[in-house]
Amino acid sequence: MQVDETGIPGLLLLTPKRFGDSRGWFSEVYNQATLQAATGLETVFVQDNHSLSRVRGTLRGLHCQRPPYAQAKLVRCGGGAVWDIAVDIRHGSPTFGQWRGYELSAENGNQLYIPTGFLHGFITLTPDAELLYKCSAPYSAECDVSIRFDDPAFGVDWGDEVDLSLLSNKDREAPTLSEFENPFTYEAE
Ligand SMILES: Cc1cn([C@H]2C[C@H](O)[C@@H](COP(=O)(O)OP(=O)(O)O[C@H]3O[C@@H](C)C(=O)[C@@H](O)[C@H]3O)O2)c(=O)[nH]c1=O
Repeated sequence: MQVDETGIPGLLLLTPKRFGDSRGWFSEVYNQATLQAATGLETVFVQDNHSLSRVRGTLRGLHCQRPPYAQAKLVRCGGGAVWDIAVDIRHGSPTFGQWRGYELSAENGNQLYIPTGFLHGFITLTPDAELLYKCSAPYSAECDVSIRFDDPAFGVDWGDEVDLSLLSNKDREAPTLSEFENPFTYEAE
């Protein structure tokens, strides 16, 4: 597994090994021991999510869950392609307010490991984009939070394809980060 730093502490871009042959390829997309050996992470995942977005330009985000259901996520794309975004909102982090974007696609097999204390979202670059992600805490409707995708505090570059008509009501009505009682703090490793 290839592990690439992102310049934001704790946020990692991962590329699991693929074994290609005449049939196609095989890949262990998640192996707890491999991930731990490559990164030192001991995250325990308790929920797997899978979403389909039919139309190119569909944006979901920016989301997180508050403690006690804060979630680390291991995100990959199983169909089509997305531009995947993580924003560091940990008070005291040297990269507070910074974001990173990566193309995750079925073809490149890249994964993003997003620790707790980040907002996460994505925009689809193809029709029928499928996002698959593991979460370290179960879903909690009470702790679920959406922050405006276009909050000027971080100015994420979503590209030119955002289809505002496809936003969920939750995302359309989301507050800015400054309106959110942000519970996350940075703990240096
Ligand atoms: C996220 C989630 C949603 N749901 C339900 C709630 C709702 O009725 C329906 C759709 O939920 P949402 O509109 O929140 O789905 P979506 O906008 O895809 O939310 C997801 O976005 C990405 C960016 C993330 O990072 C995820 O953690 C999650 O927040 O599914 C669950 O039952 N379990 C879950 O874990």
